[in-house]
Amino acid sequence: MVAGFPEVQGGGSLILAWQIKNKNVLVIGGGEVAAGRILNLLNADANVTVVCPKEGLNDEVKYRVKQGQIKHLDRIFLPIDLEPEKNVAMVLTAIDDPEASTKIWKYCKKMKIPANIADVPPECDFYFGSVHRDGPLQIMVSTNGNGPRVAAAIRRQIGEMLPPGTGDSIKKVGQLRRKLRRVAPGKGSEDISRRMTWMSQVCDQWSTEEFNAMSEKDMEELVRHYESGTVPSFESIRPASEEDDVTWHFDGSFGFM
Ligand SMILES: C[C@@]1(CC(=O)O)C2=NC(=C\c3[nH]c(c(CCC(=O)O)c3CC(=O)O)Cc3[nH]c(c(CC(=O)O)c3CCC(=O)O)/C=C3\N/C(=C\2)[C@@H](CCC(=O)O)[C@]3(C)CC(=O)O)/[C@H]1CCC(=O)O
Ligand SMILES: NC(=O)c1ccc[n+]([C@@H]2O[C@H](COP(=O)([O-])OP(=O)(O)OC[C@H]3O[C@@H](n4cnc5c(N)ncnc54)[C@H](O)[C@@H]3O)[C@@H](O)[C@H]2O)c1
Repeated sequence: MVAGFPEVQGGGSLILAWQIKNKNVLVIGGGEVAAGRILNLLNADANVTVVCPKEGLNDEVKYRVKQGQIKHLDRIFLPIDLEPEKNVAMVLTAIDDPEASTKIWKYCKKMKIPANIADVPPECDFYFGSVHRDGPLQIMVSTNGNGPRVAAAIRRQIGEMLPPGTGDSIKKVGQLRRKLRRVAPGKGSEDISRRMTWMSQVCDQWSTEEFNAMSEKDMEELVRHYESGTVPSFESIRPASEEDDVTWHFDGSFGFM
């Protein structure tokens, strides 16, 4: 810290979560690298078209074409693929032809389309990273071009450190936030600030395990405390939940007697 402010550390990338859902992405080449890119894109709900002669498609890409997960153009890349009416939001190339790669890159720049040219870092508007995925949680590791394989190893280490059920607990937090906005729908800056303060306290106080164990009823009970501005502990709202009612009154026998 200098003068109390964070120090600038240039030379990094701007890491964002790109909302590519329902947007058109052109993947050029259909080998192993393309297969990895395509999976990343499908995980983000993009509309994917792969352009590659069919004999160049690897088994995974062939499978995705057959399943209708992606469209396929059975030929090499042509400039018409990037005409404005195609509405291409992003281009990824993964081809074994450096000359063609550079031509494609130049064309993408002319058409102002962001592109990643596998193998050629200077011809990339963005790099891929190694991603840990658990439901709504995504953690991307980038070494900024220094060591992609090291990025993958670090991603695995991080994934192993996280408590089991982390992704599910985040889903619960999402549900809780939506419920809170239904109970307290105010759009004024004071409403927003109050909602954020309360939600931050809940996130700080409750553990992954507690969020995971939270039922629909528990959530309703929890948001009831919003008005008072207090954050109850998990134990204090649990007795009101349906699940506990069931366990308390269950005598261990099954049947209709
Ligand atoms: C993370 C990951 C994501 C993904 O691709 O989805 C990714 N590369 C992965 C694997 C990998 N790539 C390579 C190897 C062989 C071993 C090695 O060379 O290290 C392995 C390891 C393997 O295959 O096991 C070869 C390679 N990669 C690049 C070059 C060009 C160069 O460096 O000049 C060369 C050839 C160099 C040469 O000619 O020798 C360049 C890039 N690769 C990047 C990303 C970007 C920087 C990310 C970062 O720095 O963090 C960047 C800059 C651009 C980009 O591609 O976006 C994915 C792991 C995913 C996972 O498993 O989780
Ligand atoms: N993550 C990374 O950055 C990374 C990792 C490993 C390899 N690479 C590099 O990425 C490139 C692709 O690797 P791969 O293993 O998938 O190769 P690959 O040989 O399996 O696939 C290349 C594909 O490109 C197709 N192709 C060639 N020219 C084309 C054109 N003009 N239009 C459309 N399709 C065309 C071929 O038919 C083939 O399907 C290679 O240059 C490789 O060195 C990058």
